[in-house]
Amino acid sequence: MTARSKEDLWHLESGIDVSHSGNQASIAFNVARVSWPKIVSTVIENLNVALSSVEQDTQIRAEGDAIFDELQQLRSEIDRSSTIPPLLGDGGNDIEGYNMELETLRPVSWHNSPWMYTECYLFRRLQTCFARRKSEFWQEYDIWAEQKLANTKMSGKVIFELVEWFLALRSRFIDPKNGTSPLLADHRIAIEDLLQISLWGNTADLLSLLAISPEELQSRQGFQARKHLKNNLVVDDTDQVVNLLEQVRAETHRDREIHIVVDNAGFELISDLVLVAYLLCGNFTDKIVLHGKKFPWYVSDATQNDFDTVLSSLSSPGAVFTDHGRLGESSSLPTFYSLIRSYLCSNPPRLTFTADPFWTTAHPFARLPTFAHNLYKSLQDADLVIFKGDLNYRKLIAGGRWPADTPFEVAIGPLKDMNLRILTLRTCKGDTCVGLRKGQVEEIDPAGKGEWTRNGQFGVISFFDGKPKEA
Ligand SMILES: O=P(O)(O)OC[C@@]1(O)O[C@H](CO)[C@@H](O)[C@@H]1O
Repeated sequence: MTARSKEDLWHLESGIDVSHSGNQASIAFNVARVSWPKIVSTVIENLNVALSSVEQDTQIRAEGDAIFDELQQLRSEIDRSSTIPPLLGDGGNDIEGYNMELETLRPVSWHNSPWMYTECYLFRRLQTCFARRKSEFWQEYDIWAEQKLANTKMSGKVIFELVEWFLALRSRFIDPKNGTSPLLADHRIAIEDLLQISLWGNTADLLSLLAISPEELQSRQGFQARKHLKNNLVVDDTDQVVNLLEQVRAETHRDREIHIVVDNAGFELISDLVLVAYLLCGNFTDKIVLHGKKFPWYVSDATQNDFDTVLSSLSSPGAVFTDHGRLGESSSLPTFYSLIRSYLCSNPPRLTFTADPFWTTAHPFARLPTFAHNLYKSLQDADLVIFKGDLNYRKLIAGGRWPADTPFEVAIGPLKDMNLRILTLRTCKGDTCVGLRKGQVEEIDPAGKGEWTRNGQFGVISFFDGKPKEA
């Protein structure tokens, strides 16, 4: 990694401004002053709840108290906007990369630093507070597990609605024995719906909505909401994606693989699993690899434990969706679970869940070859890599504040030449959105308020094919 000068602080390798917490015009300005303190306070509250059931005078208790002190210290650092200190080692190989980059950015403070780096640092720092303890109890502790489970429970009705819809779709379009479908046009319609379901499933991440009522959550996730949101797609490359999938579907003579870099647990993960199930049972690919996070990240990002929790909520809905009456007795969710399980347990597995440490670094994705060579190779071997959510999108475009009419392939910089096929399904919750027509921003936002890139109401389905075309 090349060292950057102080003057380059707001710039990237590409020379474009990045979202920055010292810049009042950036969403990061408020995120740093409002959201980050709130996140740490929530962690402190959750820790207090956990500590209330831990016995006094035990090692776990003493370590819990030490975590508490470190979190208070972190909270006060953010409030006072102190200089950001290097991360303490917790055995993770990624710590060096974080500290190396901090060195090149120095001196930076919480309220005056690049958004992407500092927010990732914050979540990595929280993890060090737990992972540095001797006891497995804290090393493995997920401070947001309860919130993630509560979110899944609240989403029971829409999860049920979605799975029922999928099962009906499957019986209509796909012969489960040979994956055939009558018409290409049928797949087009189905894939369009599935991409949008997976896309808008991202609207309600827990970080944006630290407290939300069940009614509000369901209104954001339900079918009516999605129909309305369909008009809010500002970039829509669905046709190119469908064409690619149809092409890959025909290439049964070779091993085909699709990778999905998933985002949030709960409803969003189930909306991704519906897409997964369709692609596998429709024989669009032989295998799907889901990439989750190695440790709790951005409040609601999916870890292996969250994946397992989602599977158990499908297999035993009665135990999870207790507030939804008859829903718990429905056989749809267990039917869907059996289908997913059959892909996980087939030999070789057609579906896997993995968590590479690269996804919890602060690196823009163009640094994949330098920092995660094997992962990079595996993504190159895939027919398509789908990136879910806002942070993944920001990492694709390196956190740059690109003008909206910048072509996606320009904003992804060096990723353009890395032999990757990239699809991003993102609801806009940042400063920037690229790939729009000239004049389109004025149509979306006539008053020029700029909220449309931030409020999660607009989304993109952006595709870039970086694989060489066959002659
Ligand atoms: O990657 P996701 O889950 O879509 O969204 C995460 C995120 O973009 O949402 C927050 C609210 O704006 C940001 O602080 C944060 O980076």
